[in-house]
Amino acid sequence: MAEVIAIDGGYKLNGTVRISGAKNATVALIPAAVLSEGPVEILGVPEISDVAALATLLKELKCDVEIDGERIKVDPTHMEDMPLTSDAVNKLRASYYFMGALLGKYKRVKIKMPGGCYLGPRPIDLHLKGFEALGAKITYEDDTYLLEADELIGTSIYLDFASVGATINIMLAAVKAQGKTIIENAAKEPEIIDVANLLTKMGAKIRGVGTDTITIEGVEHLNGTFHEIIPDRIEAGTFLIIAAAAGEKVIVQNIIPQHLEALISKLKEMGIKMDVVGDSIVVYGREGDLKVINIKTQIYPGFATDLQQPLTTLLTQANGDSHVEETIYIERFKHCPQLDKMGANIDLEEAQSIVHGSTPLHGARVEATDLRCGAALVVAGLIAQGRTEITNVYHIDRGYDNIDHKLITLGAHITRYNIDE
Ligand SMILES: CC(=O)N[C@H]1[C@@H](OP(=O)(O)OP(=O)(O)OC[C@H]2O[C@@H](n3ccc(=O)[nH]c3=O)[C@H](O)[C@@H]2O)O[C@H](CO)[C@@H](O)[C@@H]1O
Ligand SMILES: C=C(OP(=O)(O)O)C(=O)O
Repeated sequence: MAEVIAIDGGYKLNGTVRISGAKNATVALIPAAVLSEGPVEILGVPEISDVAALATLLKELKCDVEIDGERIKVDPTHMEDMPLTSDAVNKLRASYYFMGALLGKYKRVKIKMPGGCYLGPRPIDLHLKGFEALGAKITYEDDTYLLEADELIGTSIYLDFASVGATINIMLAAVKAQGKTIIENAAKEPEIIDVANLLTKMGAKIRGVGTDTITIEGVEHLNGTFHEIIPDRIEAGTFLIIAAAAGEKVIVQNIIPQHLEALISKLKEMGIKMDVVGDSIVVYGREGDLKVINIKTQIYPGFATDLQQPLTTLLTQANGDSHVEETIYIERFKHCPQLDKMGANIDLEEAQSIVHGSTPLHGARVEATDLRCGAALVVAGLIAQGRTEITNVYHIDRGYDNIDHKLITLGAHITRYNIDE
């Protein structure tokens, strides 16, 4: 038996949807909390399975964890230096943030390889190089890393690529290192700033986040604090795309519009009408044909790779050939054959797709091969004729807080049930 999300397409969406806290910030904020010597309370936590997996890992570390709706309280006062080798590590990518956090706290960590979406190879060599530069010795055996240091000593670290994960992970270790660490060619994603803000409230000394040079002055003690997570720009972007594809008038609330400038420009270029009103964006349904656009994924503030897949579905409704180039994950195109099963016409080339539009879409049984492929298929199901059944929904549940409920509130026809595989 397997769970599916079933969508009966063709219903126009109207109303208001509220965006949850950012997954990619949350999954780093929770491991960051273990660096503290007192309780850390985080608000705006999305209800996603990545958070549940992190809570399991916190309990394995003997942290006290309370989750109450959108609030999590992590109390590491009585935590212990335990190995993280259970299956929960493989449930998400971000379990690797315990590497930096536990290395910072205990100067030692034993942890399995992380999981997360397969988007082609996802090495962690830059994280490891950073830890080594800080003084850690690393061994790898049976899918498990052991990182150990007598002391962490601040140093200069240049990242060959502005990796989100490596920037955060090195920051997590460096806040407890002796002396000054400088991360050059650091990533600038808003989630990194959010993590630095929490660490700063805990007593860390960090400067330059949001630029490509981050300077961290190590401290001995970090204290408990309180933090509210920024809104999820990828969930917000997904709902803007959904509204553009299937909406009449949809208001997407709790957005930081500056975080979405690249997507907003591209949607406007396609002919979608939108108004930014404070922290909300009102999207008006499409009238007539959508215009063809080209997109190229880039590090922030460029076009986000995580929105490439859902936007591809909208491109199937544009009149002509749209070119989509991936520069972050050159194999991130597994959604394309799934969309083809629904009537799309997409050609794949090295690191790019060419979407031949416009093509009407029809319901089919399709597979969410990864989280944002799942989002692309949800967009497709909402505009397809007939019923779309999406399998492997656990990928979608890793990163979208109550997506069915939010869409039903807007007027979508969605159910979940089990099917025989
Ligand atoms: C939990 C989380 O925040 N996930 C996000 C994070 O993933 P993640 O942190 O894994 O992404 P990175 O920014 O690290 O990866 C970007 C590129 O660098 C490469 N790389 C990365 C690290 C490394 O040590 N060596 C290396 O070669 C990766 O294979 C990839 O090609 O940023 C990605 C890029 O915005 C997003 O798609 C993910 O949603
Ligand atoms: C790739 C993603 O997540 P992760 O890095 O957690 O696998 C994503 O959020 O699109």
